Amino acid sequence: MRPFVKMTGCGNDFVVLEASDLESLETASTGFGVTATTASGSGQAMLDKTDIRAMCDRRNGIGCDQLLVIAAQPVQMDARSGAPVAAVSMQIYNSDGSEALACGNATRCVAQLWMDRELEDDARREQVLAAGEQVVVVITASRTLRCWRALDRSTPSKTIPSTTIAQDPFQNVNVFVDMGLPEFEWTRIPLSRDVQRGSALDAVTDLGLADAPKDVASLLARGVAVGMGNPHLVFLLPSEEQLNQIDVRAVGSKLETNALFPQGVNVTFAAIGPAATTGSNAEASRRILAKVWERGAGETLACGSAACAVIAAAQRTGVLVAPAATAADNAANQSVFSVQMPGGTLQVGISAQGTMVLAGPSRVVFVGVYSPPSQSALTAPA
Ligand SMILES: N[C@@H](CCC[C@H](N)C(=O)O)C(=O)O
Repeated sequence: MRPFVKMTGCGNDFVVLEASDLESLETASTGFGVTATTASGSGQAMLDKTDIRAMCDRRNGIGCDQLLVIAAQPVQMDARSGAPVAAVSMQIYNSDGSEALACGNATRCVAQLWMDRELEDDARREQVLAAGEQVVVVITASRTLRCWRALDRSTPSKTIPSTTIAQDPFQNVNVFVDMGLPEFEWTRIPLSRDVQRGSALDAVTDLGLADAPKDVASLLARGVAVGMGNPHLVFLLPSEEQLNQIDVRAVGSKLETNALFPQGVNVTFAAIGPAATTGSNAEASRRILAKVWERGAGETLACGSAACAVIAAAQRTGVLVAPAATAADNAANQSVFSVQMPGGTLQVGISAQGTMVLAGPSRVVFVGVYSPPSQSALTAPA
């Protein structure tokens, strides 16, 4: 039997498991009264693909786009404030059982879970409230991500009985995640060859889209490959009408395994409307809509790393001109864009260092205990 927390970030949904519930692990004190799991013992060997798929299954399992295995890690020094902050590792598995190296919405959800849990400790809670900001580091296989939220004594709090796994005293308080720099260098995305010499790649020659129906091929003539810790391919379209002409499943599933992407790719179609003609924030007022076909999970209601990839691609190709941030990495002072996805709106800012900062709603949906099917049920024909 496995305890789990079900979370959602704009309809991109996750099952969160604790590594410590999956096996007995080598442990150490983190310094905040919680137990840390060594990086090598963070859940990887404990779940196989069949097991992951079964839990992610929406009919016979719990159902989710990604399954996450988290483990407390030793306290880190915050690069910005120099203060000690809690750290948690997160392994990400797509619903098809494949491992992913990054997930923006999962990072937001896990950071929120960890922050809420940290506040259960009265002494720590006092420290956080005095600082006015709560910081947690989420360590994924590809990047170490700083996550933060503003909290003070006036923040509305909610009391949930402490017997539940997930206390959620500050539900709906946005967590910001610094997702890091977007990568355009072909070996780092990665691509199988160097085709993106300018800012974009040619879909017909580089992706073999020549066979696609003419109207689709002309809409998808140029794509932008972006690494956000995971690989993304973004198509920027001028209008919502054109976005609606795209069969996300048909095109996305075809491109997901395109040979140009040796590790597969997440495919996003985004419509960026015209800028307002007046106002100091004309660029940020542009309506940005996006639909995503996720590698290993299919069409999802939202994808955080894809939202970052859209803004990075639009900036790279000159479609969006983001004004420089006015203060180093302060969320309130960044150029912030709203990316509307079918499940909700994500905010993407560009920090003074050029990193992508992601924010948006996230919440615990329920907590539960999963009972795995017997071996024979797992192998029985459908
Ligand atoms: N939903 C995620 C991305 C999940 C991983 C992706 N499917 C991959 O395989 O890279 C997000 O919010 O970023």
